[in-house]
Amino acid sequence: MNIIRTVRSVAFSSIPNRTLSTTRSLSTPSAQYTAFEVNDKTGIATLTLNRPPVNSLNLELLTEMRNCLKDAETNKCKGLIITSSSNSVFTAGLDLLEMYQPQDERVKSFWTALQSMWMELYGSKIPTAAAINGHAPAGGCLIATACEYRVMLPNFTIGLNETLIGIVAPKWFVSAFLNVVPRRVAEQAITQGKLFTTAEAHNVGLVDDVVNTKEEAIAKCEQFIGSFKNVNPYARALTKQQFRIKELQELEQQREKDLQIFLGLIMQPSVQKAMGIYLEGLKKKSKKQ
Ligand SMILES: CCCCC/C=C\C/C=C\C=C\CC(=O)SCCNC(=O)CCNC(=O)[C@H](O)C(C)(C)COP(=O)(O)OP(=O)(O)OC[C@H]1O[C@@H](n2cnc3c(N)ncnc32)[C@H](O)[C@@H]1OP(=O)(O)O
Repeated sequence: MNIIRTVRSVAFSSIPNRTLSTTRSLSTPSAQYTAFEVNDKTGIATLTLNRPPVNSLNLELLTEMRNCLKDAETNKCKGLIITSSSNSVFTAGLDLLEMYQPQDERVKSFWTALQSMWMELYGSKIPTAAAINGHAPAGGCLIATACEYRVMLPNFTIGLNETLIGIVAPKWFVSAFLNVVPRRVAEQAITQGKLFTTAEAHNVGLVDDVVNTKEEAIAKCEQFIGSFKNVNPYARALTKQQFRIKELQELEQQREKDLQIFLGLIMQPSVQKAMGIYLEGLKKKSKKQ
């Protein structure tokens, strides 16, 4: 891949207890919806989702996320932090427009890219952390739970709300959720399509910490990644794999079947109708604001 390296100085003087540092921006020429930077001092990469207004995950954004993750691993970064450029939305989840009245080839590529992105993030060798600085419904929650650590800002929401849209959270969405939330809480929440407030999410273990600002969230993620500094990275990666291999193998072996189930479900007229009504509701709400 053709990686452009630029060196960009970032003054951290406004942030207490931090020495001046630099970040390298590694970005592919086509990067449109993401910013990817590596802190030269800590070796930690930050992937910022930047697809206004709500970072909904379309095929291009998913592809860019995959490229960033690959860059972080190839460049032997100490870890990866995922965050958002928005002040109110981490990501609104999958781009509903990819699934509403979709084109056959595009929707297949879209779902396949989502599967790949999830497997690469969930199974990543390097430590991963989510600085959730906004709402994280559905696919947003999927990205957060694929990471090893989550910190969230107050008064936002997170969860798997698919049933409220008339769709079903696939098994692999649920499996990562079950890593952090007790089974009974998960079953009730996901069948109800519940979105947890930050405080509720913290209470059930869906997020590990709550802080007030994005800077604090990034610092918490850095702290988490830094906690592995005395751990052999190879031993760490293999140990992580032992915890995650079952879900990864399950999806890898069922990829085609998972795609067909997805297509079968979203192409049902009743599901298309429900999605259309949901989208309309979002648009009406957006116009009122
Ligand atoms: C056993 C069988 C298993 C089979 C499995 C098969 C299928 C599973 C299929 C799919 C799984 C999908 C998972 C998903 O991720 S679906 C997406 C779910 N996301 C949501 O429900 C979030 C919807 N959005 C919101 O609630 C709000 O937008 C949000 C709280 C995030 C932000 O609010 P805010 O007030 O800031 O912004 P809005 O005014 O609401 O929105 C602005 C603008 O953006 C549009 N939009 C919002 N979300 C989406 C989206 N997810 N996709 C596309 N577009 C979105 C919204 O319509 C507004 O547009 P416009 O009016 O400005 O044009």
